[in-house]
Amino acid sequence: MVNLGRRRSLALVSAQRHLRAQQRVQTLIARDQPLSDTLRAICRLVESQANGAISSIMLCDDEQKTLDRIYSVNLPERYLAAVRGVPIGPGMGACGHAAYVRDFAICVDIARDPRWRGYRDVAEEHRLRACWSYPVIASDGRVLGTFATYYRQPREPSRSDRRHVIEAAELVSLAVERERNRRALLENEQRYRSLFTYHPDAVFSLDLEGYFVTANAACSGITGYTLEELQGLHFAELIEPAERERIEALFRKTSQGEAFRHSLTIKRRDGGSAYLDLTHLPIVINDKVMGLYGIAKDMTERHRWETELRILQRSVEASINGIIIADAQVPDMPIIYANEAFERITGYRRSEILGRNCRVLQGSESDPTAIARLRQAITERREINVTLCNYRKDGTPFWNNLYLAPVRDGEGRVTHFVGVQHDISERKAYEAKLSFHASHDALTGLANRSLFESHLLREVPLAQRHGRQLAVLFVDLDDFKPINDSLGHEVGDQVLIQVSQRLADELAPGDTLARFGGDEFVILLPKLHQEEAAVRLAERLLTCIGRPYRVEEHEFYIGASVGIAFLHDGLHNPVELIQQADMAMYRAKQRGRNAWECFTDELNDEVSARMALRNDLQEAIEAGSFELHYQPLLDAGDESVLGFEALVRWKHPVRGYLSPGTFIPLAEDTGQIGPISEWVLRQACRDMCRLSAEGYGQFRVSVNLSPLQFRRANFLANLQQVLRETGLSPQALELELTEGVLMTETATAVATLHRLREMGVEVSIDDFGTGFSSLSYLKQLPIGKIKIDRSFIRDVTTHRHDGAIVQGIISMAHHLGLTVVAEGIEEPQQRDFLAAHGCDVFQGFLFARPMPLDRLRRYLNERRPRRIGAKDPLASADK
Ligand SMILES: Nc1nc2c(ncn2[C@@H]2O[C@@H]3COP(=O)(O)O[C@H]4[C@@H](O)[C@H](n5cnc6c(=O)[nH]c(N)nc65)O[C@@H]4COP(=O)(O)O[C@H]3[C@H]2O)c(=O)[nH]1
Repeated sequence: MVNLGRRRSLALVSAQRHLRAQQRVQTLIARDQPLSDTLRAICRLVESQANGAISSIMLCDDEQKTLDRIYSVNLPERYLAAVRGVPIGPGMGACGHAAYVRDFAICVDIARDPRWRGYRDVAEEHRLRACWSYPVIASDGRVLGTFATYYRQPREPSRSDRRHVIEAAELVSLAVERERNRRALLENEQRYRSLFTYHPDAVFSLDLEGYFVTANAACSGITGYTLEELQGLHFAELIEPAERERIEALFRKTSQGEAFRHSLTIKRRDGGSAYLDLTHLPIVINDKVMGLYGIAKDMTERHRWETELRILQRSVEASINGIIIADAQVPDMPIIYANEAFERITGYRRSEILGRNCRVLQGSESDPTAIARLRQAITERREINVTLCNYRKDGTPFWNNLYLAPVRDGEGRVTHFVGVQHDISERKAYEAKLSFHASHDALTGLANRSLFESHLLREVPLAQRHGRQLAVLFVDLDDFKPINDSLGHEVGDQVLIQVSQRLADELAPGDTLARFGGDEFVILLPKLHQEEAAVRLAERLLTCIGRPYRVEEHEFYIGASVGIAFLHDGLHNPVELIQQADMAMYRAKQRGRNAWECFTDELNDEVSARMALRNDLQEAIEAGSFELHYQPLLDAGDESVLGFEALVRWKHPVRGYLSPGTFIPLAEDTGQIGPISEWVLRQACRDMCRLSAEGYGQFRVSVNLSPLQFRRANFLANLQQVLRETGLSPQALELELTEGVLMTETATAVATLHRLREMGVEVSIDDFGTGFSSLSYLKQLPIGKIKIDRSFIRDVTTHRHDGAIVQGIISMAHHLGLTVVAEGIEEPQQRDFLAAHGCDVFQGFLFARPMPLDRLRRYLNERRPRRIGAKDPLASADK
């Protein structure tokens, strides 16, 4: 009884110890203590249950091939080292076998058990005689390892022994699985943390109210807030006010379990902004949204780049220049892009041009040099600016100022070429127009002087080389100016156009017709067989110009003078031919107009002399080396002095005194008459004032007026100024005009005559009788006096006709109330005849020759001068 009671109390103690050991093991497992401690505690637990038991736990490698770890409290280290790594397989000791068969392997006597064949010695060495091993199976059925109990004597397990081993194996399974789960959890967390930490994008979480809970370093980089500052910050504080409402709505939706992806702009801590691509996703735990995850990609750069790209793309699209992009990496460089302007300029639709080479725009007129330059630049992969004639789809050409530039990739390889086309057709047309205007006459469209000269410079050497004849014809219209002045410039222009057409009709292809301005036309005949052909042409030209002209309601006739110059030896410069033709034309004009004349050496000499005289005259004008002589005009009744005619004299430094007949016509041709006339007028007025001041009395002075001077716009103003300056009374001035001036004069001229009359200035007609004016015509003009030309007076007594003419003129003039002056009276008979027929005023060598002022003073002193206001036939004859 006592033994039984003792045994029972011993059993109770053992059970309590076992229970404590079991609790200790469970505590170790629950508290996630190191696995090795837990496994050793299990070994101890089993060893405490059976006397003499030595426990060990082996665990499989990851591939479940071996049992590569072993834990034990009481097995010697050397034994553990010997069996560590035992393969899982049949006959691999108790543990290798049990793990293999997934069942108890009970080796009652190791010495005799065939499964221990490979390990028997080591077992014997450590006096291990029995071993019961049971596989440790995980909840998913995988073998995790084995639990084994050794004994130092051969021994068969009892049922409770078996249960203890199985229970221990289950505890091992629990501990290992728990350890594995813990490790897996830890690993998972690390994985997640890595994703979170190392994610280059901003990753963060918000609570359901919108406050930051976690944020990674990228978050800090993007927002500019430190991680500490982000913690507890409300997301709305980062959002631009304009975006806030939209983002809060999305936040609310995400809080309800939806995920979103969208773009937004946030405010950075430094005041800048960042453009983000943001993904919101709910944090769902146990089917409940606990917060939000956010992953934000900083797209600021990309957004800016995309914006820039979009603007660029739009600019390219909207450019008024055609823009094309060709792929440089594909043979034949096909076009891969063309903008709208390209379509507009070329007429090709994009679909028609894409995939084709730009060559399609070239055509027959495309300059091969420009194309070669273009190709060269493409081969050398460099930019180029070239102007080409390109062709539209419809075949019409256009001028393309093309700028082609290579596009390189990151490695510097040319991947594309960008071509910018500028349609400069309009500019080209304008340039062509400009160059046409630079070389053509705007009114008639004929060549101008510069083009004519360039043709001449080209043709003369050719003609010389081939021994061909060549001629230049200078055509000048006769009396074009009066038409222009009287009918207006528009009519004049029409006449010039008609003349140019008539001339052009007479010419052969290859001839050049030019207008040199005004009414001058010049013709180049570069391939002349005979000189006569040029002469015949000149005659034809005179005929065709002479045909009537009809402009608006006007109809009239014009003549022309033609000068011809032929290519000849000794020509220094081809342009001399123009001057020579001009000289010949001048000669034709002098010889009565509506005629042609050929240039000769004599003419050349004459012209040279004229040129020399002209130069001398210019020097005289500049030096003021003219003199004024005065020839008295006498009353036909008592031969008293009425006034003087002022006659200019020029003392040539070499040739001495020159007659005005020599230099006045030249001065009229060259325009030099202007300054001469002005000097004469001023000097005559001054001299008359001086004579008056000196007490000689007041005389009327007649001044010859050149047609050029009379036509000048400021003629009257000048005259008034001279009278004002010199103080001469207008009544003391008479202006002599030739008949011709009045015959061709216009309404303006008549108005000028009236103005002169109003001013009190007398006007007389010089050289009357040489022109074709009739007295009745002159009567309509405000003219008070006529001077019968010297040629009639000369023969008045010897030629019956002249006598009759003079008689008729005097009689008719008197009927019309005009005063008659006779000039050139050299003989008393002439004087008597004129006096007998009632001539009013005498002038001539018979009475006095023209004389300088000093001599005039002496002349007057010798006579009794007659004052104006006394008996004055000039005054009384005024109308
Ligand atoms: N044989 C001959 N001749 C006589 C006789 N009496 C006068 N003469 C000349 O006849 C010319 C008269 O002048 P004119 O018919 O107006 O013809 C003038 C006039 O048309 C022009 N002239 C002269 N001075 C001026 C001037 O200051 N201005 C302009 N525009 N023309 C002028 O030159 C022409 C010639 O002038 P001059 O040589 O001075 O010649 C003068 C005068 O010397 C005579 O009895 N016998």
